[in-house]
Amino acid sequence: MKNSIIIGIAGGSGSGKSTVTDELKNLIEEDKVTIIEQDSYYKDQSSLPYEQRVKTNYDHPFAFDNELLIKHLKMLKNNEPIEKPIYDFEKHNRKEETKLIIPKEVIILEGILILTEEEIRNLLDIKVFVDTDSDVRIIRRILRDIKERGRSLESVILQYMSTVRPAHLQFVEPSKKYADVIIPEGGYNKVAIDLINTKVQAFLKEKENNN
Ligand SMILES: Nc1ncnc2c1ncn2[C@@H]1O[C@H](COP(=O)(O)OP(=O)(O)O)[C@@H](O)[C@H]1O
Ligand SMILES: O=c1ccn([C@@H]2O[C@H](COP(=O)(O)O)[C@@H](O)[C@H]2O)c(=O)[nH]1
Repeated sequence: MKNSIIIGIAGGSGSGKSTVTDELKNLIEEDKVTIIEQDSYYKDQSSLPYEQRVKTNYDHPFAFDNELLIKHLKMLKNNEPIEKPIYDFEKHNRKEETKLIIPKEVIILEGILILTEEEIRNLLDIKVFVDTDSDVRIIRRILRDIKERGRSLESVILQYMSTVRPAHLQFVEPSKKYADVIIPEGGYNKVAIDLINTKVQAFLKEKENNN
């Protein structure tokens, strides 16, 4: 029997991925669940000045160090701890320090582009897509990025029009076809979150019975 299961939660920026992840995490025993954000695996850009880093297209698959993400997921599956990178959205760069992540039975991987890459998809036991209309997503993003990510209204809108929206249409939206479960409006869809949790609890029970 597997050491762990990995649940992938994809969806556009502002769709409610982190909210779904937190709601699901709260239903699982604390010592059995860990969260990996694809955002933590944005490429290290220390060699570039801030003025260049601001211009990076953070919504294109090239922006992510998926090689490291895949390596870490495989290590966690193998019961090995990892040093997860920490990302600083205000500085647009990886921090120097990392966070020790101990392998747990349930791993929730969340991120905009986790379903676009076949190698990541193949590591996922449950694939979820949080499906929220673009007008709702941009409003949520404006509020969040100004409050939590040190942005101005103008910068959020410019970034949305130049890179976020085109990459969403090109990469994120088409990846929905790979999902096992599509959650409309994300966030607080209790029925959908309970359904996923039922599958998680069945795995944990089976694992306990096998020990
Ligand atoms: N169903 C919802 N109703 C209202 N606000 C929500 C809902 N889901 C998420 N939000 C808010 O929208 C913002 C973006 O949600 P978040 O879960 O961080 O999205 P994502 O991780 O997909 O970017 C957050 O401030 C969050 O509190
Ligand atoms: O330096 C950065 C890195 C990423 N972004 C934006 O973040 C979102 C992904 O995060 P969500 O929590 O899913 O919204 C992505 O759309 C990038 O545009 C950034 O602005 N700066």
